[in-house]
Amino acid sequence: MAESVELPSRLAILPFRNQVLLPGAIIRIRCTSPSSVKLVEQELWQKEEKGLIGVLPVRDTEAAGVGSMIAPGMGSDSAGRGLKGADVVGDSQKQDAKNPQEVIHWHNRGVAARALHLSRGVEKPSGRVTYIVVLEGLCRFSVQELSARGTYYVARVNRLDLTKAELEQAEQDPDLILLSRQFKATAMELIAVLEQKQKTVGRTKALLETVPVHRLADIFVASFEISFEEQLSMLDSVDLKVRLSKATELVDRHLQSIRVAEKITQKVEGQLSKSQKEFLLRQQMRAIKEELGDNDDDEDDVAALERKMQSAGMPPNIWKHAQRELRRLRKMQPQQPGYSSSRGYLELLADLPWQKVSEEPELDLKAAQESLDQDHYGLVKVKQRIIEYLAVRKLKPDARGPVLCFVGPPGVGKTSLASSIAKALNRKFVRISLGGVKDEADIRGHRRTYVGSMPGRLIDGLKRVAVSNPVMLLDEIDKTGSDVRGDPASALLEVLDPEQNKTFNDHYLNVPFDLSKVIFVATANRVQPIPPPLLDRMEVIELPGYTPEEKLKIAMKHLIPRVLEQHGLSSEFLQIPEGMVKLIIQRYTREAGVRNLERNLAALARAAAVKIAEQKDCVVQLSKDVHPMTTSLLDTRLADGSDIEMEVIPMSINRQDISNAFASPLTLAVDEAMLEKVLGPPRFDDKETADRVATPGVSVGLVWTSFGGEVQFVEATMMVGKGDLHLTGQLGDVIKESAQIALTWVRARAADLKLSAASEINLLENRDIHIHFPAGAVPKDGPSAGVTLVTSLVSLFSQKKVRADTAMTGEMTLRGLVLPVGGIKDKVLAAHRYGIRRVILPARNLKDLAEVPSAILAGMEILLVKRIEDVLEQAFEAAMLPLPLQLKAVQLLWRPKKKSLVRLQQAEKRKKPLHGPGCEASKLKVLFLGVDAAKLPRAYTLTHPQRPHLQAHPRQLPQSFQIKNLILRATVSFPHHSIICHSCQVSQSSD
Ligand SMILES: Nc1ncnc2c1ncn2[C@@H]1O[C@H](COP(=O)(O)OP(=O)(O)OP(=O)(O)O)[C@@H](O)[C@H]1O
Repeated sequence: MAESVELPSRLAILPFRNQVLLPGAIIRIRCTSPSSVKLVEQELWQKEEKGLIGVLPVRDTEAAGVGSMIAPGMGSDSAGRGLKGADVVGDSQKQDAKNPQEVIHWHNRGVAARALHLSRGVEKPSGRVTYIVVLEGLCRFSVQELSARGTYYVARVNRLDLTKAELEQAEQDPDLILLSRQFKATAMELIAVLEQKQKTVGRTKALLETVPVHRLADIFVASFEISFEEQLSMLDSVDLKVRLSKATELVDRHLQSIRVAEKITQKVEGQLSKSQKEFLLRQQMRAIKEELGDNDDDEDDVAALERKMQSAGMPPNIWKHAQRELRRLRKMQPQQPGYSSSRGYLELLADLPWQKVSEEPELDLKAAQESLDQDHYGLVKVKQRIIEYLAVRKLKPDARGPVLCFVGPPGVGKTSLASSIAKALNRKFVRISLGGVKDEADIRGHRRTYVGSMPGRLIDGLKRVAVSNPVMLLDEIDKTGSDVRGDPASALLEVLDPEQNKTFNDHYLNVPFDLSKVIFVATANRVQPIPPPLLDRMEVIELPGYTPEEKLKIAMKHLIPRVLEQHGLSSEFLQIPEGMVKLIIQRYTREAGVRNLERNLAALARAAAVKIAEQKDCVVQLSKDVHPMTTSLLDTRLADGSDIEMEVIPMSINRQDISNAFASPLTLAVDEAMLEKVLGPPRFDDKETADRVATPGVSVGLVWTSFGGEVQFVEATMMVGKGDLHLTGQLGDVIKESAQIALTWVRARAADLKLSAASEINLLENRDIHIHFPAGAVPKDGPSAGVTLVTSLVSLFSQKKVRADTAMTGEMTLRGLVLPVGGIKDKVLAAHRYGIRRVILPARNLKDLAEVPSAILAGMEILLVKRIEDVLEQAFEAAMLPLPLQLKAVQLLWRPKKKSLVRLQQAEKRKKPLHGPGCEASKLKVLFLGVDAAKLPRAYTLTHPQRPHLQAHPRQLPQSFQIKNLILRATVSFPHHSIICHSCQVSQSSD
């Protein structure tokens, strides 16, 4: 133990250049200089008992002047360049040779050391002897005197470190105890940190527990790399408290420097790996792009996305949200699972038109009207309403007008009207198809937590159109349904509500989007399926089907020019005469709209295009004066049999001449033969109804489908059986019940109807009845076939044929009352399309006739009935029931539309008969209930009992008939409005 070491008064001194040996430290030095070799030889190697030597720090001349050094002024001396744990090279001769006047600065304190190990070596080839010595520092001493002993020095020394007894006393000092604890704690910390890095600190830990703390201080400090000055000051710290506090400071400093170094290393390592990774990925990306030939954009695409987002004009709160999302994206690697979804989301945010709008020029209503007229024929009322709508927008651009909803059968121009509104407003048009949408998420989008989530159709539409104020068409709004996935209609409610759509919340977008600038227009085939709250937010504008005359005009003015243009033709190449268009309408289409008509016309245009393209010799037809130069050229080329690909046309010739030159031989006029060839044999003909009702048991009904009204035949037959009723044709429960009711009623009235001789006779005895609704693949339901079923059964049992020109609709009760049904307008139009001129309707549907275009009504006979007997009366050629003449209906249903009421009132004031465009061209429809057509008055005048001056124009009827003061139920139809009179008087006039 160092405390018990007896220090001699004189010690041979080994110089230690710029290094300090501290007590407790162990060093290995290599002695090569003659002086140190001599010292080792004499003091250590040759002595039996190895003594102590003093190791004294020596300062280099450059470093001199600091600290307490002794300068004995002994001229040249050896100086060892000590390397801890390596070799100490002392080569005084060399130094002396270089600088003989060099002064060696000895430190005045050193450490006595004991040799733990010695080894001798001989350098080759010089043969010089060297020693390697392992020394252990034992205790401090101070130099009293330094003197030479041969080539090396000896010093008279004084012990500085405390002896054992002194130590024991000093250790009682509470300050020292405190300092010791502090030192130990710091040392422990250091050990803990080192432990994480290297596992070999176990020994040092053991030292902490066994070695006295003052020695520990030296040992710890000796193991760090500290400056020579600090080493010296440690050597000079003879006082224990000073030594401990200095050591604590140094250990702590070392600890901190390790921690900082560790942090830096971690950071550097992290950065390195990240940048290496990025570098690698970029290299890969570049390679992929090069492979794809797409290496033009080297710029960071996230940065590009950010720029795009900046220019999107998002509101501040949404911009903040977008930035947050962008930051998240930046932290992700492209291969990470959420990367592409996050990127897609940001792309959407950047693409949405937050601010962008289509510039709306000052609205010119006249131009808008012209544009509407140009695109659509007829539809006067609808266009008028659109102009009103536009006028309101002109006066109050931010007006929250109603949402227009065009309702009508397919192909009547609902969609194209909506796009015309966009054109008139110079706004972009976007169509959102809602047909079959059952999932609310289709409207509102899926939340981003779902895999493959997407924005809703509205947001998607806005992204496509890239402006926030388009005209948005919600197409087929009646075809949305609801199921477990929610109710799309409820989302649409929010969209169409001006109060709510300012902050429309798409689940995917997750930030509000302002839809208030969008003009919404909706279309539907039927009103009924539209949920009432949704309907409440819209203004329904009905577009009835077109009459054949209207279809003809539409075809001539709009469809044919459009179809020709679409096929690269003109009227110079293909002419479709009116007569042929009429035939197409009659024989090939039977629809409310004009879509099939357009399709058929397109088929003709395609066939014509082929024909014209096939005409190879067309170019040769150029007249000589038009093209004298090239015809000869052509002739020669044709003679060679070569193909002509290009012709040179002189500049002086105008286009008209050219087209004339081409036109005449190529003009193709569509004729019946071409119709048949291209469109096939006629699909419909007017005799169809007659053919189908040629046998008893068949009646003609009118039904309502989503394609508008339809004619529905009902076929009944009987065969041997047990009285069963068979029903076929994909029928629903309601229609099956109607059939039961019809059969029951017919059986109950069999005797009255003269279907059987006596009332007790069972009509179904040994018979089965089979009723079939043709077009078996189409599902049918509803109560409106009641009257048709009865007629069919009566026809079957009576074996009388039903009139081919009469169609009917109406629900029937078991007692024979005829109840009103829906879809009257479409049904009447359907009958008209089929060429059926008589229609039997329930009397309570009289009001619905006002909706039927008067042009249609004019050519038809509408028979209103209250009871099934009335139906039977009208449905057969000969009367089924002996009915008394019922001409007592003294009601004139007076429900004029407002406009005509005003006119009528004015006329009344002036006490003048009503004249004018409305009245003069009025069509009078008088419904004679229970009157045999043969017995009708030939001519009559309609007058109001209290207003005799109001006269409708007389109508010529085929038969002559004398009748006095007949009061009839009548419907007066004016071209644009129907007036159904309450009570009127028919005063007969003789022929
Ligand atoms: N009155 C009209 N004048 C000119 N063209 C018309 C008219 N009505 C319809 N058309 C033309 O008929 C075609 C079909 O019209 P559109 O697609 O608008 O029908 P729709 O009522 O929207 O049908 P759907 O209910 O099936 O969507 C269009 O080419 C349209 O221009």
